[in-house]
Amino acid sequence: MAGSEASDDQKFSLSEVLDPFKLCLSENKEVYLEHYVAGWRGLVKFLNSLGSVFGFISKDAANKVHILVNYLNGENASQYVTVQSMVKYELENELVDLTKRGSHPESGCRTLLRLHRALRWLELFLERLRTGSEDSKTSAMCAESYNESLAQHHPWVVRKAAGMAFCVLPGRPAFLEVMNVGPPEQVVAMLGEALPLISEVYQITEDLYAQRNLLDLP
Ligand SMILES: CCCCCCCCCCCCC/C=C/[C@@H](O)[C@H](COP(=O)(O)O)NC(=O)CCCCCCCCCCCCCCC
Repeated sequence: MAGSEASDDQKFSLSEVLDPFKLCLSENKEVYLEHYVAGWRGLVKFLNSLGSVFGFISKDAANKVHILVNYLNGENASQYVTVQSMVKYELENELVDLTKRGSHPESGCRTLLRLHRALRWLELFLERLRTGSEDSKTSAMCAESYNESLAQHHPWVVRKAAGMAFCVLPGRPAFLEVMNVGPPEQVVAMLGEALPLISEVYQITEDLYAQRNLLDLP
């Protein structure tokens, strides 16, 4: 029916996140910003489909995606093709606040760093989701992954709010279902295929930021 096809269009599917991350790496292992941002768009869409409790999280992520999209489409677009070229360009042109917030509060480098830290959370969480049993709690998986990664960069009040949002996450079977891939085994297979690529994108970005001393950008 036309009606149900239309609503299918709006439905999130896990491949909207995983496909862009699969396309992220160039032949010489640079990270394409366009695909990175597309992966994040998918994540924001997924988060929105989980309900308004997650609104404060998805708004922040959407905001950061928006900042990066503006660079991708802006007058210096050619400098923003890969994360590597962005870092080089912004550093060489002193477009990054390095020690305290100043005249460049929305640099590509600091904005991407926030998403990069959240990508580590995603990696940890999806790995738990992939290997968990049917009755394992997504809220616990989510909280553990958060505590091991992003939480270290968040003040108490954000950690508290995040912890409350985790409590309303659906159980693992329902969670896999909203990913709209098919039976659980298929979701698990898809995650198994995509996770190494997400890890690689994460690690390459992490190494780049570490080399350039950018891991603590304000
Ligand atoms: C599935 C459940 C989703 C739970 C999400 C877990 C992450 C919790 C993050 C809580 C962030 C709270 C919002 C505020 C953040 C900002 O303070 C903070 C710092 O920014 P600033 O330096 O500009 O001030 N921002 C950030 O750290 C960026 C956070 C971005 C979080 C994005 C989370 C996306 C989660 C996507 C869920 C997808 C699930 C898997 C589906 C395939």
